[in-house]
Amino acid sequence: MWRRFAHLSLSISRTKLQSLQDPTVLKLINTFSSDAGNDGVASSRKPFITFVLGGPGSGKGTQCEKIASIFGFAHLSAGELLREEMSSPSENGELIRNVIKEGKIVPSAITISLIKRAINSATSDKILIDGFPRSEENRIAFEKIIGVEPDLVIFFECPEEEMVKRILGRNQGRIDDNMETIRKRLKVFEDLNMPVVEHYSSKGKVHKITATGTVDEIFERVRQVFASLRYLKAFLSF
Ligand SMILES: Nc1ncnc2c1ncn2[C@@H]1O[C@H](COP(=O)(O)OP(=O)(O)OP(=O)(O)O)[C@@H](O)[C@H]1O
Ligand SMILES: Nc1ccn([C@H]2C[C@H](O)[C@@H](COP(=O)(O)O)O2)c(=O)n1
Ligand SMILES: [Mg+2]
Repeated sequence: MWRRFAHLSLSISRTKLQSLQDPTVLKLINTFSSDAGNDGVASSRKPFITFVLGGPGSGKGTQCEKIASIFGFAHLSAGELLREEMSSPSENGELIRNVIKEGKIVPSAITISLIKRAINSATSDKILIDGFPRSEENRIAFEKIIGVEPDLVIFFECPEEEMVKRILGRNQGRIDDNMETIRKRLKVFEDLNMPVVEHYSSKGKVHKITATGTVDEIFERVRQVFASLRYLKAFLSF
């Protein structure tokens, strides 16, 4: 693999070379190119995991859909998985409904079991996990149960008044899209979500995206992060 990497280095521009020194990019190379050529066992591959974080209404779901369609990621939304579970005849349905209505965080064991199932049935090795982890408890439990850390964390930074405006205009019938629950979700975001962003920032994994402007303007910022990964993908054929 490293012989291929050296060859690649010779043929690319200075800017692209700089991106190769990014630990995330190096991890991507290791993740997707090391095993396949050795024993050809696809099951030994590990997925490339991206956590997508940001306040309520910051546009995580909207941007994830675009990332998934353009860069071939599987999009798993923790909130969506919980809403599906809540609406199915599940033993946890009532608990999930109450927690979401209160703007709080569902116990990690429930959310992680849904995420694990979704990862196992995903058709792509590149996974976006939208809206997770929402607390240090979520994060620590995920790393313990799933046994991996994310390769990349995208954080959408958006002013509160813009997030509130977007949620109130969403009109999807969500039980948490009302002012009383929004206030609680914003507090949970500051108190519980932000420590997770800070944790991964200290590990150099966070790409902060300014989440104001049109959907397309924001996606252009996002695209630049993923484009450097795709550039490598084309060369390394994973
Ligand atoms: N850049 C934007 N400008 C205006 N409206 C937007 C923008 N991005 C998303 N929206 C709209 O704002 C609402 C919230 O967006 P979205 O559902 O993607 O946010 P989210 O971060 O996933 O929120 P939540 O955490 O509540 O699930 C949606 O109605 C979406 O269509
Ligand atoms: N890790 C998570 C993700 C979501 N939830 C609950 C609480 C959220 O307010 C709600 C909606 O999530 P969203 O669609 O906004 O991502 O789902 C949780 O408890 N834990
Ligand atoms: Mg969402």
